[in-house]
Amino acid sequence: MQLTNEQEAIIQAGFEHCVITAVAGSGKTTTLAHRIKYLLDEGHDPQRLLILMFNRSAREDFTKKLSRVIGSQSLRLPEVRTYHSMGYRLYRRFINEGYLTPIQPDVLQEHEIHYQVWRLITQLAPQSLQDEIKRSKKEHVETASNFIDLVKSTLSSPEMVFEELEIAEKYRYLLELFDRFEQWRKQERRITYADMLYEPVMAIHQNPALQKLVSNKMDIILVDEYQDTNEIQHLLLKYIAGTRARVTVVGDPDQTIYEFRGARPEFILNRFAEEFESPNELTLSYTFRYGHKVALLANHLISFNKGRKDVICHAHPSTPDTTIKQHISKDDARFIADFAKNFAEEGGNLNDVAVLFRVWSQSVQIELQLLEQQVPYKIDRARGALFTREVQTLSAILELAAGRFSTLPASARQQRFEQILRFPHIGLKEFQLRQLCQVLAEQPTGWGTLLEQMKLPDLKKIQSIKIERTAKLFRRLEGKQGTAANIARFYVQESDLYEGIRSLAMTHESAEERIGTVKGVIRYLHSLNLPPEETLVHLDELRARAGKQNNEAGLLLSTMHRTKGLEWPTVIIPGMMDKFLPYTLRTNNDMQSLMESERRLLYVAMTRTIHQLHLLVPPTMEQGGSATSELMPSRFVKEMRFDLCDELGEQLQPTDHPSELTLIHAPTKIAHRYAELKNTVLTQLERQKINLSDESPTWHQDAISHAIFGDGNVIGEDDRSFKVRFEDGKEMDFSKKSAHLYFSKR
Ligand SMILES: Nc1ncnc2c1ncn2[C@@H]1O[C@H](COP(=O)(O)OP(=O)(O)OP(=O)(O)O)[C@@H](O)[C@H]1O
Repeated sequence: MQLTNEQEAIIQAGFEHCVITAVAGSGKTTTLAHRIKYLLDEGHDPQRLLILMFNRSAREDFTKKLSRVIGSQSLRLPEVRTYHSMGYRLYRRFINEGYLTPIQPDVLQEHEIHYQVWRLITQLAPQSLQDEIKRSKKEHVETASNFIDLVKSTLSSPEMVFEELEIAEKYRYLLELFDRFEQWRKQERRITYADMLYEPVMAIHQNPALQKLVSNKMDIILVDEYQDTNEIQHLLLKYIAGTRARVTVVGDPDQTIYEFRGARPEFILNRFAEEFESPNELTLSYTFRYGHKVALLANHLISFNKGRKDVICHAHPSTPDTTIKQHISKDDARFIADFAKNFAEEGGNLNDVAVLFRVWSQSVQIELQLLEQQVPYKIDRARGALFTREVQTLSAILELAAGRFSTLPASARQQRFEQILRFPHIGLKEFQLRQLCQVLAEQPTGWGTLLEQMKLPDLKKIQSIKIERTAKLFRRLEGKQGTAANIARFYVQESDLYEGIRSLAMTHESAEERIGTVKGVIRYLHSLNLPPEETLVHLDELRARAGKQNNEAGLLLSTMHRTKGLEWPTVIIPGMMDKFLPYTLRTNNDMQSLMESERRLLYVAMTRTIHQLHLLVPPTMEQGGSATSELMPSRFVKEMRFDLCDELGEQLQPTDHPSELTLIHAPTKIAHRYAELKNTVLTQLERQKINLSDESPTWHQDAISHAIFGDGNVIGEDDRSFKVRFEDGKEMDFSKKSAHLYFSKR
């Protein structure tokens, strides 16, 4: 392998602090391994060299790579560690030296933590939430455990983390839960994975003697994946390095996507340089993974982010000619199923294909369609669409309408009633709800009337209203005619299902995931266009197929968040609409940072591609698409300048002497800079005015001008309106409908 000049520069860099921005697929571990070999050859003591990798599997891979690069030379290898393994070692040492109290040797396993957290939730959560909590135990336990970890990894107060995670106010008991969990843990002398770092770093922080003990023992520290560093890791790095070690950090700020674990791009962008004096700044800008077209798309997109290092990522001559395709798609699920079938028929291996979406609810329709068309796929088991509460309850509604309830044994009928009365929740206590369902289940028909006539003692007004509404609904649902989709829609509307989901959800995001799942199922039912009985038979068949799938082969369905460090020959990104990208439903008022974090996610997803990238974009209004703003093409589609990237990527040829290229599409600044790196000057065939945002709605612009109020910036939006902050600091809301009459782009 011929190392590039950039790689050589890093390998042979001087003995100083160094921050390396390495784009996706730029061979950073190869470079780091060569750097270490160089340092050892130079005579550095391997015992004073520390390498920190992100997690255990990265550490194992790197150790192997390092041995390969060092080859048969009889050099002693330095230690490769993860932050956590290093923290744990310090922990044990501090115990031995009497600075920390002894702990049990076994770290708390996930199931032990979950059990304890669950116990505390049931003790601390208000009665009114208990039933909902029991229904979605997994979500509540995971959010609470994540909350505990985040307090430790960000070194923030529980109150701040609670705000940051945007957990609904009614779940404020989590603050007490944190304290109680810590009390229990200390009493039992146990630690969690997060404590392996948290406890020793806190001890160092509070004890100058310990600072002396751990600092200044290393000459050189190399840290990988630094873009995903959080506060506690950064603090440990500072203490270990002290004033002696020269520290090199490597990462790509454009790929910071673990913000939910406390990672922030600011660490690699600013904090490192602020706290480790005058680091040498180097880059690895060549990618060895994908060709010009993906590189150009990715550069265009990410250049709209302000909080980043201005690096152009460009394809190495050895990369494949990656193709990019933008498909106008009204039905992504069908597109993906058809694509997969063709792909397999033409001899492609479906294991080479990944479908990367923004949120899980997007997978529902896709998965159902793949099952229908018998395309094998892999998905996180816990996310399988057919086994969700949403699909199971909608199936129960269809059973009720199809007349199946009468033929069911009473116990099964009771179970169905319980499902329905919890979705949305009828607001009764658990034992009352069960009793009610038992009485209903004893009767083979006429449940609406029965429910209406039932006299339940001590009901609150709101409970009576809900029961009355449900009784009416049951009466209308029994034997209801129409397609399954219409019946499901009717149920959603009449039961006020979405409001019911929102009122109990732990976070805004989890409510929207649920609602998205319901909508995805209804859309699928709509595409079937069958009456309830036939629909149920069909769903049973799909369920049987899903049960038989081994989930080990086939195309992968995954969220973008889970793709860190991975790559696939073919990547498909569905749902390129404003509803999902950016996924802005949070009440977050820092629109700018939200947009940047969403761009980074899409950037990461795109740059997983080796050979083919497919973007599924809904039609614009002119192409017969929806006029609803969230169903319009994602604003990021415009930013990527697809046609230009495709044309330029196609025509760029490797050249040793300066050459010129004339394009149909107007070159952007990014295109000029990219071409320049390839020794090429761009000109245009016809002068076309570059106007990035001609057709984008006003609220997609950052800087706008109002006919009366003057210049301002868009700082937020919801379905119908958007918020503008004017230069005098005033903030005002405007209707999206009439925006075009008053606003222009600046
Ligand atoms: N100079 C080079 N010439 C050709 N191929 C290279 C060169 N440097 C690295 N590569 C190749 O690029 C690919 C990615 O390299 P490597 O495994 O070191 O990257 P990584 O650090 O794991 O990935 P990333 O840069 O995405 O984080 C590997 O297949 C590697 O062989």
